[in-house]
Amino acid sequence: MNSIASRPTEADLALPGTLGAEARDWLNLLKPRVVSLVVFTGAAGLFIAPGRIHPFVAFIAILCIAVAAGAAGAINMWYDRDIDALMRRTAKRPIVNGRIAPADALGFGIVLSFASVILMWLATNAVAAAVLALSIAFYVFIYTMWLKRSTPQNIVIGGAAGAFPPIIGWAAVTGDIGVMPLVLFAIVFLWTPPHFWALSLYACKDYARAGVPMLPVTHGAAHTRRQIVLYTVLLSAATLLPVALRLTGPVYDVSAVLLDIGFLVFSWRVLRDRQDAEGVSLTNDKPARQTFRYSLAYLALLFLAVMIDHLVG
Ligand code: HEM
Ligand SMILES: CC(C)=CCC/C(C)=C/CC/C(C)=C/COP(=O)(O)OP(=O)(O)O
Repeated sequence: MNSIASRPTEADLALPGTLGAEARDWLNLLKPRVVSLVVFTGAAGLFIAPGRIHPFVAFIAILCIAVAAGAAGAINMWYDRDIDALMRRTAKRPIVNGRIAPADALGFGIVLSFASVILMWLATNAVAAAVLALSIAFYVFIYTMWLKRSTPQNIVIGGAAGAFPPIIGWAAVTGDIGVMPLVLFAIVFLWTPPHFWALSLYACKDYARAGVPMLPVTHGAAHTRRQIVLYTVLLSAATLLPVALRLTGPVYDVSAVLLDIGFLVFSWRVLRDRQDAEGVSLTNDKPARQTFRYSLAYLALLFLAVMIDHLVG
């Protein structure tokens, strides 16, 4: 059985007994699980930044990143409601199911977007607010409304949207942008292709049905497997930049090397998966599914290492 169909969707994942169905729909519009990792990378940028920030202001800054990412997700769901209806993974989303009217979702997303940027400006500074606004605009206009439906490079370029939060967190404290947050940007930027292309290998039929030009649809599974390995190598190189630049200590350095080895092993297994002449998996894409899950743990652990390294350094 295809696990895209059997996997619990956002709509299935009730916050048990704490929220009514309607509140849950509005919450799910914000893509809360994606937001949780986005926020973690933003919090890391804030945590390692030089200088002082009042804990309450830090909380507000992190909240603004969460609300902005959620708001961008809501606008993404509004815009993509036609293709979301065609894909099994997204078919239960609240706009597709008619539980939230499209215009309400759009209004919700726009209000939260402006509120998060204005609050970030008032609570911290113009640089953090400007980069926050840029990341919303990048995700909504560049990725969702333009690249996603027009080029298989959508993820490579559009991935920048999700890479800004470490810069935003850092800027919230310092009011400027340093070398370390730029390196963290590069890491998330290069992490996004293997993260997403692993998923796209086993969601390929969904994307083909919806007419979305994701890499396995346009260039085939074999090419996508090679690109996953290529970007994992580039990602590993980027994670070693702070080591070379002596920006980090042993906790980060050792963690990065171990996590990179893990990612390279998973990607290699995707490349070597048993497949037919076109590169389509004969194992129900087991290695690709494992690699997608590993990508989430990888980023969370790498950013945890960044924070612990800063704490003990
Ligand atoms: C353009 C960039 C990105 C694309 C296209 C993308 C795509 C996706 C897709 C389609 C899923 C859904 C998987 C599913 O429901 O089975 C997903 C899951 C996820 N993504 Fe990404 N992603 C991107 C960037 C990011 C970033 C920057 C982060 C965090 C830093 C992130 C964190 C997550 C998490 C935590 C999940 C798991 C959510 C769940 O369990 O439902 N993604 N991603
Ligand atoms: C601070 C800020 C605004 C950050 C933006 C972070 C962010 C939301 C990054 C993109 C993450 C993501 C879920 C992309 C998938 O879009 P998709 O439309 O391809 O996935 P879908 O098919 O699940 O909707």
